[in-house]
Amino acid sequence: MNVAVLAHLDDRARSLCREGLIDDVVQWRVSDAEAPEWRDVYRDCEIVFGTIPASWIPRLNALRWLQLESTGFEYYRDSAAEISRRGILVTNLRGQFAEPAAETALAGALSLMRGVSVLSRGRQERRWQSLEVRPGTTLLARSNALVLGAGAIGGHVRHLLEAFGARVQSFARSSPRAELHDLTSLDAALPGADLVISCLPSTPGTRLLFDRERLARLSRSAVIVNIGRGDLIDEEALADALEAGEIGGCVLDVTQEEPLPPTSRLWAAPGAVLTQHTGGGHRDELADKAAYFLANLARWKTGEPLDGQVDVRLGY
Ligand SMILES: NC(=O)c1ccc[n+]([C@@H]2O[C@H](COP(=O)([O-])OP(=O)(O)OC[C@H]3O[C@@H](n4cnc5c(N)ncnc54)[C@H](O)[C@@H]3O)[C@@H](O)[C@H]2O)c1
Ligand SMILES: O=C(O)[C@H](O)CO
Repeated sequence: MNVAVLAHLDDRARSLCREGLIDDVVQWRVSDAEAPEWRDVYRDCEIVFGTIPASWIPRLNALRWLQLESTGFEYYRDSAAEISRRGILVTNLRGQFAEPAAETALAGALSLMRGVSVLSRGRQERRWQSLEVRPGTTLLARSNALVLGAGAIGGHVRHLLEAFGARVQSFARSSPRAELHDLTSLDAALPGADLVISCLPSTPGTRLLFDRERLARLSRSAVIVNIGRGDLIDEEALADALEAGEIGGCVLDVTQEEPLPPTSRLWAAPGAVLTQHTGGGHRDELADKAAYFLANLARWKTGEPLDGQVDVRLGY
């Protein structure tokens, strides 16, 4: 077997791979992965662990399985036809980010709903704001929450929200775990939502789902959180709504362009919390990624189905 490990790893993750791959022929290149000469080295690899540039796929003639080091398949959208035609199996790290991403979503929502984001800014001025800052949103325990996506992250977000006492409805295309399955029922639910948390992938079906019209359905105190992908929301319309006080606030872990350009109005918009795509991060992240790949590799060797299989046709 010829395996290339191109993922970004730390020492612990690298030594996990070294132990786990002892019987396999392994090519190790992490930091030099972008160097053109390596593309020739990897030509014979059947298995690649890493989010390689899509432009490499035509040159990786022997590739049979690509294990991504993230969940996003959108970078490969233009290669989907080739991936299908060549029968390349693509797996992502589905499930790996459920807990950290859900905790970030709730941390952001709570910091807005409990006034923490405003109060922590006051520290710089050493100003006691107890009487000025009274959160304008409801308690999480009394809120109506909408979770968009009922997969690994959406499922865990729902679990946490319910533990806080929120009344939750989920929106997902076909999941039996969701109550809302189409845009008509989503639109009907939006005006009554205190909190909307999106955990949707980037696909042609989710792009700009929150356009100006849909944002306008939210109540003046509603908080919208995006932990999925940044192309879900029309950012100009969102900045307009925040500046006009038409919604209560937003928590964006992801944005259309990353890093968010310094010129974006969202940096200064009232009620915006920007967690800057840190949602999936935690101390053991890279070791967990390596362990996910190694568990899948063990399944590959015994012919068992792999975890995190991407439906190339659906794009996630
Ligand atoms: N912020 C971060 O750090 C971070 C970390 C991991 C993943 N993500 C993003 O979150 C996304 C979701 O991750 P996951 O592991 O929960 O994925 P998943 O595949 O387990 O779940 C995706 C869910 O979205 C639903 N869905 C997809 N398209 C839809 C549509 N058009 N309409 C309605 N529902 C639709 C599916 O039915 C499913 O319930 C990833 O694709 C990735 O883009 C972000
Ligand atoms: O897609 C993912 O896995 C996360 O956004 C981290 O990059």
